[in-house]
Amino acid sequence: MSKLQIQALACEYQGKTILNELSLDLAENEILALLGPSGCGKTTLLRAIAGLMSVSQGEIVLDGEPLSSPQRVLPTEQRGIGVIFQDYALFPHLTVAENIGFGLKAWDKAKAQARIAEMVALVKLDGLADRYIHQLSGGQQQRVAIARALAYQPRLLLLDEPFSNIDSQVRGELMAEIRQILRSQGVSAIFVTHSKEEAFAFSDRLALLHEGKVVQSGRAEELYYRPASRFVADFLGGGNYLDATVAGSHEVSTPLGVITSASALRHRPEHQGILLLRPQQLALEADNNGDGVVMERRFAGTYCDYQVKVGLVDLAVRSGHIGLEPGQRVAIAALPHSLVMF
Ligand SMILES: Nc1ncnc2c1ncn2[C@@H]1O[C@H](COP(=O)(O)OP(=O)(O)OP(=O)(O)O)[C@@H](O)[C@H]1O
Repeated sequence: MSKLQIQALACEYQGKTILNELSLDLAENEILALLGPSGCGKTTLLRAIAGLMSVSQGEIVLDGEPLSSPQRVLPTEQRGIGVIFQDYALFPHLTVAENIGFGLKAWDKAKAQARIAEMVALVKLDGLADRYIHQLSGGQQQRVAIARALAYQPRLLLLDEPFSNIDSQVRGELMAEIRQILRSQGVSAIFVTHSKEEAFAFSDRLALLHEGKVVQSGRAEELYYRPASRFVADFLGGGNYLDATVAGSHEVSTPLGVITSASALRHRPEHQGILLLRPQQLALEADNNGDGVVMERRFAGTYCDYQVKVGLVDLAVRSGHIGLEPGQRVAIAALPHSLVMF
């Protein structure tokens, strides 16, 4: 059974449909990224799950228990869901320990103190329990927010853009550490981001939203290498799009010549469409008789990003051959892979 099931959900603001027939599942102990452009409805979905927003159609079910439907909305405080907002919403007049213990007021005092100490150690804030929030760095405040949300053992954790206020230098490290904390506590979580890098680094699975619907969900690799639409392909990273005609079960005719797919194509022969080639799916070789010319080169450490012109077509190519200079003629070929065509 899924941990969380969302079925054909619709939500509105003042009569305007924001979420529309949205369906999504979350497995036990899974971390899911809700990814999508600004305004697509990510925060609205999080608010609906938390019970901060009514639903006009569909259903939200957690651990088999209906939380929201047009007929019934279980109050937020009865859902057992922890929410971490973008600004962490910590209490400035309380210390770290008091913030973490905020949701434990009904607990036995000694038990609550022990739990607070456990959480302080878990998020590595030892020695800072008596500090006030403004005496902490952004990353430390984030840790307090995580500790406060986890202290009362929520059934589900929701995080809204949790890393957007964190300095990019420490963001990667903090993401890895918080992911490890959620894993160690067996927490199921949904986090909102508009950054694919964050989604790739922090989640087990992604759901990409567009105009209030999930357009594709799955592992990062699936969305990246088998995008269901051009919108998904573009959102997850740049690529080259070539006019193409299906020439056989595995062959596509393109301005670069015939390219062979590692698996059978979904389209029938003669179908005309657009072929996606990611920059790293193309290979370059210096060749004075080659069809391509290097126009630009950007060094990036272990690889170079090149702009290559082949006839009238401009291609972005990421190559481990870092020594090619502008003006160099090159041979260009698609590396063997399963082709994606729209
Ligand atoms: N309180 C509100 N009243 C009316 N419309 C709202 C309200 N909050 C959000 N909206 C609208 O709902 C849509 C979805 O907003 P939402 O905040 O869910 O998007 P988002 O995907 O989280 O965007 P972002 O990445 O910019 O935070 C937007 O068109 C927004 O203008």
